[in-house]
Amino acid sequence: MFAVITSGHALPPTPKGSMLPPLNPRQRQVVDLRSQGHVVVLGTAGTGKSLMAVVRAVTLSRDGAAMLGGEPSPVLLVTFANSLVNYLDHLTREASSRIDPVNVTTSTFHKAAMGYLKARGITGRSCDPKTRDALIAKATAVVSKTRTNLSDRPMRFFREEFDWIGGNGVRTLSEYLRIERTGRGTALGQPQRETVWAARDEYLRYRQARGLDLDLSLVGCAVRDQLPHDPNDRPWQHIVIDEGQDLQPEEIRALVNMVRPDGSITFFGDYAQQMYGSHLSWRSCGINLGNRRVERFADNFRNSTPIARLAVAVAKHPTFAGTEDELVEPVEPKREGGLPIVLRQANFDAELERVAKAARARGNRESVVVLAHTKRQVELIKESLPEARHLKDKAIWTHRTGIWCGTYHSAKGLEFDTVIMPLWGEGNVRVGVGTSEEDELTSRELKKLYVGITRARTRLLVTYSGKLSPLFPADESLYRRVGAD
Ligand SMILES: Nc1ncnc2c1ncn2[C@@H]1O[C@H](COP(=O)(O)OP(=O)(O)OP(=O)(O)O)[C@@H](O)[C@H]1O
Repeated sequence: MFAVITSGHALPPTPKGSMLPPLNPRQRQVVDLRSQGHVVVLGTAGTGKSLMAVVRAVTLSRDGAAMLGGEPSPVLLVTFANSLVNYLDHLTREASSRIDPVNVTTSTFHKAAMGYLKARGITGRSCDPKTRDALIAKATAVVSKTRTNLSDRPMRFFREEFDWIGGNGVRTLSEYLRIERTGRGTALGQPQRETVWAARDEYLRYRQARGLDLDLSLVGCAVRDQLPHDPNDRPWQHIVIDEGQDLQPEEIRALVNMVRPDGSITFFGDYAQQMYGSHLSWRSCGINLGNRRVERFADNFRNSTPIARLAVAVAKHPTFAGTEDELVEPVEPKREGGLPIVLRQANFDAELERVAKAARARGNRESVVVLAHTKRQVELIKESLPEARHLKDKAIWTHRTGIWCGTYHSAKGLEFDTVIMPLWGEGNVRVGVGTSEEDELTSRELKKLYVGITRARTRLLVTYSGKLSPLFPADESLYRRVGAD
């Protein structure tokens, strides 16, 4: 048995220009929790989860050196999106340059999992998203000829259902028929589930026929299926997960099984920001806390008071209520700042022109991001703002000023002085009320809105043409409206 070691010493004083402020005592306490046993940390936006994740990863690695005869422990710091990996990597380099050598790898789940599978000799080709959509469309068209109970559903419905099946590690039809399907208002009945399964079988056949062995939603399953046959030591002593709410349960289960028996998982998440597969909880992912409690953080260090207030109003929408058990009530920060501006423009082109002007006005003094709903919109924004860097660019965190653009998904976990959110007219935001699919859509758009708003430190500009999306809080004292509908 290893001795239990707590680190007890902080990083050296913060140098000028550092992106790693000193932790407060409560954050320090969590970072220094004993290295044995799992930890779950839930916190609202801007409460320092990424900061704690980085410091915990380097601390766990460094502490391992004391136990493993000078060798730092291998630690994986893992999250969902590439852009956040770049940011965490930057912070990790800074943190590790200030203390003894550490062995921390930052990665997306997908990359870490594919690396593991490759090391196990599984070198098959993955199916890219475009090919996957085409094969799913073909499979559903074929199945709908004989089974008509879901023939009115778009390809997207099947793709999401397949993702859910893979992401939850459902391996057989009988399991699928029995399982409670979270995240869907009305459960699918048995005949409909049988149709989904038939379409999935068809899709898997097409994929196999193309010589493609894996797709994104099945990587977690593939890793879990491999682990029992792997005679080698598990690759990681500890795994720290940031933005864990966006990993699928099967992916987290795979991570839980990838740490050594005397290692640990530390899970950081915020269910109000869950953009993929809503209503999934860490509780169903094999993270056993034993006697440990869930650590909760509510003090927001990022947003000014008016920005945080608007975000809190968005989070009051009933769509956030279903996961109450997992949500932390935010505490309003006391940080000055102007009211968010909501600006109406005549049309799409006028919006883009205004956005470019606003971004240029601030981009040479501070960090500015323009967020888009889709990749296509990112391209259009880049046309009117060619100097904007894409959030996926690797080197972005060496710059403190400048203009970035990307989708809401790629902005997750990041922060900027000014956030600009164009295209919030009702024509650009998909909302529906009534069917469970429509409710799910509304929920996703609201979470996007919440994530976008909470990326802003001091300034927020929202633009729209036509009518403002009804998802926007009705209380107009929360923002300054320029131009009426
Ligand atoms: N104790 C602290 N003192 C000063 N600043 C802090 C402290 N903790 C965090 N911060 C700063 O607050 C900001 C938000 O931190 P961080 O990105 O880690 O939050 P988060 O909880 O991961 O946010 P989100 O979930 O919204 O991405 C960062 O600029 C971070 O440096």
